[in-house]
Amino acid sequence: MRKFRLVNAATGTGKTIAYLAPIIHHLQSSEKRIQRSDGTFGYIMGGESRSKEKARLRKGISILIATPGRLLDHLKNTTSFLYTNLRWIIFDEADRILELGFGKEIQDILNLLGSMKQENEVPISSKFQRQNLLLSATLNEKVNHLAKISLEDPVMIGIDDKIMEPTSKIRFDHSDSDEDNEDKNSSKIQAVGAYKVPEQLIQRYLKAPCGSRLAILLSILKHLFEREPSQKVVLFFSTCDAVDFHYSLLTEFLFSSYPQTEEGNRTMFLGCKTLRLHGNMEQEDRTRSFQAFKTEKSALLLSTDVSARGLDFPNVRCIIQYDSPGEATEYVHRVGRTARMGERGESLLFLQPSEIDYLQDLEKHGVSLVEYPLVKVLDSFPLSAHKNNIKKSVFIDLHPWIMCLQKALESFISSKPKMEELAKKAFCSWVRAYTAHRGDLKIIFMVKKLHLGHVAKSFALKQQPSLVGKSFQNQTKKRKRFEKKNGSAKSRKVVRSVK
Ligand SMILES: Nc1ncnc2c1ncn2[C@@H]1O[C@H](COP(=O)(O)OP(=O)(O)OP(=O)(O)O)[C@@H](O)[C@H]1O
Repeated sequence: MRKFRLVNAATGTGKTIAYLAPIIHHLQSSEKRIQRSDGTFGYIMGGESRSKEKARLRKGISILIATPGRLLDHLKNTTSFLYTNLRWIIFDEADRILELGFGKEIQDILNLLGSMKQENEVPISSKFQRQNLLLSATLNEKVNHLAKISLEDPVMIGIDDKIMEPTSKIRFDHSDSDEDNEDKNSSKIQAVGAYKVPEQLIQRYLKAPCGSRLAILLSILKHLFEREPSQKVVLFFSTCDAVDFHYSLLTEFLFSSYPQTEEGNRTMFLGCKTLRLHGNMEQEDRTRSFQAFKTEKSALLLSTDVSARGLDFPNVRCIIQYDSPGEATEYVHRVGRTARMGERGESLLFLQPSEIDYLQDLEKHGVSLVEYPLVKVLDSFPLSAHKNNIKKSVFIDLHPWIMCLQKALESFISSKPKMEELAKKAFCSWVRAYTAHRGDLKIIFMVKKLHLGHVAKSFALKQQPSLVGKSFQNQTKKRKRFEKKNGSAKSRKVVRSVK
């Protein structure tokens, strides 16, 4: 007999602990000491080469963590992989697994584990019911569909984060499937399109003209850490190169609001400890960054979406999404790195004026944001060098502080050839990532609407680097034709007219 559960609960409400604690407890308290020869009960810690994994499976392991593809490979090809005593199989971040196209693998795994008998099958106890779990904070129609076609009698369990208790168990309604058996007791699964974010999370957005994004970002970081030095902030970028460039800038940028000040008399613009985490780093560097950010009281972590899901960093106060996440699910998981387990938290999403429709896309999933008081923050910076001629500007990119900081950034980068190379690399990968938005999001994040000169400015580059590859030259030609047809001044105004 196998039980099937779908667990849908907001980020940071304890889903991982909810399944991990009972497994560890059960394995530790098993009356009959579990031998390696009993094979795999829970799920195995993998992550090594395939042959090493085979050797470890042969010796017998009690807990396995695996990607769907590698697990299926071992189930099919590693005869010494004894799994008849398997008691739990868990697909955490189930929606993401399906997003990445592993739906077929999940079905094959469940079928293999459900049907195949192993010749040397020696079940420890037939009385134990195996549990199959699909978990996520953002279950969607795909997970719903997978549950209906591959899980017998699945039960949805949700955690109401107001009372932090399981809400009523909802049985799947099969009335819309081909069987016409109306199951009167089942309740229809509510539209899974609405995502739950922690109630106490304060979500904001700001409209940033492309050419001033970098100066705005640094101003907000400075404001955050000067207001509360002892806090932790996670800053999300779309690419590894962008993380590397901004990491090197933030850890080296010296500044003074007196432009003529000698470099030797300038001070670090940001005083906080800065760390980075992305998929191109060596495993030991990633582990080091992860551990450091977990234990630090005050730190800034620059990361890609490798940190967007599942990672539990205690006491993160603020999440800044400098590059948009794309899918609303990824937005929800990113902001879920703060406001965990009832803690307070804030999030800030950067949007260019041409991307503002993304707010509606989030609204469709029950997520609403308020505007960040950007001008108030920028006006709070002392501009002694310009005090006399400071004038109110309706355009953010003409704000005296932004203009002063942007000029300092560009001269700093142009004086550092290595950093300038990182900036150019980051510029190219950023534009490439921008073209990778899918479906309706392509209309919101449209490469044709980008002014590549302003994009270069957002990497503190004085001129736009030549984009690598024919595809970018074609993109540029297409954009110029688009601008010519629609009036380039109008498209430039779209970028500049930010109140
Ligand atoms: N019952 C509990 N009592 C105290 N702390 C808890 C409890 N349950 C979970 N936590 C803590 O809350 C934090 C979040 O838990 P966990 O990582 O399991 O949440 P999650 O729902 O899996 O998050 P995500 O959706 O981001 O993966 C962890 O630090 C965990 O130790």
